[in-house]
Amino acid sequence: MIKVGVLGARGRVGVEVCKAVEAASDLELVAAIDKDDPIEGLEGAEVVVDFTHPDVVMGNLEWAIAHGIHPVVGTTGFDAARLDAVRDWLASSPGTNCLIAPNFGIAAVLMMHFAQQAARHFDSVEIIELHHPNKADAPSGTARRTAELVAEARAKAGVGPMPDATSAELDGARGADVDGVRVHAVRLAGLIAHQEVLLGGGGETLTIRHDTMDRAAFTPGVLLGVRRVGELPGLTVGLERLLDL
Ligand SMILES: NC(=O)C1=CN([C@@H]2O[C@H](COP(=O)(O)OP(=O)(O)OC[C@H]3O[C@@H](n4cnc5c(N)ncnc54)[C@H](OP(=O)(O)O)[C@@H]3O)[C@@H](O)[C@H]2O)C=CC1
Ligand SMILES: O=C(O)C1=N[C@H](C(=O)O)C[C@H](O)C1
Repeated sequence: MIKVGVLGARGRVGVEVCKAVEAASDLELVAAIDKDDPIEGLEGAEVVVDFTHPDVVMGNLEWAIAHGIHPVVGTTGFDAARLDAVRDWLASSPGTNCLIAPNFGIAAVLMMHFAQQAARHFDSVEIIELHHPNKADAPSGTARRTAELVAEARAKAGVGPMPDATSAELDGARGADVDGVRVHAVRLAGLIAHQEVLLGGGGETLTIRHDTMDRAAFTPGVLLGVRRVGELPGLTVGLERLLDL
């Protein structure tokens, strides 16, 4: 049995994670912690799952890693500086590992992977992410990561900059620039989490679309991370490593 703690246990995703852990015969839910509960309640956990908020996740990770608990992190808002800080904490706590994935949905990970594969074959790539209006960060962690993977694939293949003649622009009209890839964020009541990667060139376009219909979709990926994080040395970013992609 792996002893699991959940941070953000009463949140939209945390509730689903707690249910999934309780239903798994090889996992034991030893702590379900939310805002204002003492983090010390995690003592005794081997793995902690974090679905909280970009403003608090770094404090949670510093505490968990210092206490030798492997974090599996869904909370978004990670940039290179934050990842470096996590690497430093892990270096001071040998034997403790951490998995951070911007999206634990298997179909979402495949969407990112397909976008990365397709990116070098087209002149242009843009990303539109669409989420519920309670989301704190924009663009989404998934969109940022997709843009990074697309940019990396194009740079590796020696593909030049994308065509764009825009010379007069209302602020924000062309979206955010993530490593040269334009990312547009929509916040709309009624949505959960959705993304389109638009690729175009040579008289044709390809659209890769992913839709999350239910937050339970994140739990198989989270449980996979919980079961495997102990054997992944140091920091792992993205679930793709665990899916043999
Ligand atoms: N990687 C992935 O696959 C996915 C990632 N996410 C990300 O996960 C995060 C959470 O999303 P979501 O569940 O929708 O958000 P919610 O706001 O529904 O849930 C977050 C929960 O964490 C609580 N919380 C706040 N601070 C702390 C703290 N210090 N310790 C413990 N709990 C705390 C919140 O309490 P309160 O409401 O009182 O502040 C809330 O109950 C976001 O960053 C989101 O982008 C979401 C879906 C999938
Ligand atoms: O906040 C959300 O809801 C989600 N956040 C993650 C992100 O920022 O990519 C994953 C998914 O899109 C849902």
